[in-house]
Amino acid sequence: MNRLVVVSNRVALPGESRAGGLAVGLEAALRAHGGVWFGWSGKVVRDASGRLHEQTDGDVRYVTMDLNRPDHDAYYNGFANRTLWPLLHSRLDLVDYARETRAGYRRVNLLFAEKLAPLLRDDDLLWIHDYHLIPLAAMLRERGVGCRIGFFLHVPMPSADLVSALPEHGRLFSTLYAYDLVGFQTMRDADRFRTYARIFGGGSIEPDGSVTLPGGKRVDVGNFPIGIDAGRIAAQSAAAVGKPAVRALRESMSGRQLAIGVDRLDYSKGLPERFRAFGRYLERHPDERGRLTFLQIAPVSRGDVAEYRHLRDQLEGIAGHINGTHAEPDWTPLRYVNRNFGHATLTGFYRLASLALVTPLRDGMNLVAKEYVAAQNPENPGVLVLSMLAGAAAELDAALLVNPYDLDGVADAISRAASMPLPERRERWESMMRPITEFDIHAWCARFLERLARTTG
Ligand SMILES: O=P(O)(O)OC[C@H]1O[C@H](O[C@H]2O[C@H](CO)[C@@H](O)[C@H](O)[C@H]2O)[C@H](O)[C@@H](O)[C@@H]1O
Ligand SMILES: O=c1ccn([C@@H]2O[C@H](COP(=O)(O)OP(=O)(O)O)[C@@H](O)[C@H]2O)c(=O)[nH]1
Repeated sequence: MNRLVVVSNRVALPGESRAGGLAVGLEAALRAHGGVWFGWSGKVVRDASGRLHEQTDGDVRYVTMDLNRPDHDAYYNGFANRTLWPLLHSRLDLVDYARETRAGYRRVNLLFAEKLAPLLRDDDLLWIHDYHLIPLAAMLRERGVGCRIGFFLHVPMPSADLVSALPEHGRLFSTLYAYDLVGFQTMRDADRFRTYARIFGGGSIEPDGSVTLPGGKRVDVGNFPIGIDAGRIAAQSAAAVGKPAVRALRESMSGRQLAIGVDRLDYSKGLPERFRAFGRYLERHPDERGRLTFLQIAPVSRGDVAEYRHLRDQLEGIAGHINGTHAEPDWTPLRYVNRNFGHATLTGFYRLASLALVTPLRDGMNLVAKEYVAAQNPENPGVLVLSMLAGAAAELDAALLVNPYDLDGVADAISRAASMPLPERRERWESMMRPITEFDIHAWCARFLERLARTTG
């Protein structure tokens, strides 16, 4: 078996618990497969970037690299999260483009290439993840790296028109052609990439979906929806009922139904719209007042980026307004918690909740949607209210699908979910569990790597 080398900005080091689907997914994949995980150490240091750290846990060797403040600011807080993230989530209004941060992004990618190249062998399968590291394969090829290299984009691939708003987009996105396989979350993302490569790269789309570039280079393209460790989550959630935090939450409900939301504090997750939709639910369904409490868990994310700080202020205002308008002396309709919870505890929270609100404005996949379903009690499952604009909607069409911009629609879906009869809840749950079980995290990893191993380059 070829050695697997995974590269991502975010690495889940042993014992670390932090919100974010990429780290959760790759941690499960590497635990099962073994291999090397290379990425940023999570440390911002005073001296020069590039110091490496190594540790081993079971079959996984972790090699991580420190970044200093200027590099981290330009690469992560700057070009990755203030330029590419909003662009890829169709938020042109938030794109902040600066040549300086673009140069920092390139500089850090070059450093990744320089440190990684000597660790690689020709028979490795190298799997690079996400928008932070788009040019890495091209830089490794320049250093003579000959192994197969795949790329997976965890976030949406927008239309060619939208991508073309990025100055010199071709210089960045054409580096994707250096990969042997480029993978996306959904078929629509993969199609938009093919169209981009046709319009701006002059590529032709082959019957098998791969793209042949004018020089003859062939790039395999596919959709590989990321999954979860469904079996583990089901077992964790059943066991979590005894955890003190889960028991305390249940007792605090005083017999009321629980609606739950779990998201990084990110503008792509549609939290202001969701809070307002919950307020709208309270207004449109006055007979249901006091029946349901909404718990939103939203750990702070990318807190050095201005747009994220602004979002936090905005949400505090909306949450205060909703509670000020609707609370009773013995009932707070909206509980808003800016804390990160461990995965096992979260699964217990999911299981207590009669419904989950997963209403991003745009999301590559959204693992919380899948985790919520997998954590349910099969005898009495809750209902998933899911945005049609999340990648997960392509597989979970038995959820109550909503448009997150339609506040009345989300409000009515909350009411419908809260009173859905058991037979309908079970039917929907069983239907969602089929893809969640079949295409779990192990299947995701196996499908991508088998396809990468078959590429001819
Ligand atoms: O690493 P951070 O900056 O703290 O952000 C956390 C991760 O957010 C994004 O996750 C995406 O990947 C998930 C798994 O495929 C997917 O379900 C979700 O829709 C995406 O938003 C980001 O793409 C990762 O790189 C970050 O690590
Ligand atoms: O307090 C929290 C909040 C979230 N998560 C996890 O973070 C991931 C979020 O992934 P998702 O794909 O939903 O969105 P992303 O944050 O990657 O955009 C999920 O596995 C959550 O269980 C967590 O471990 N603790």
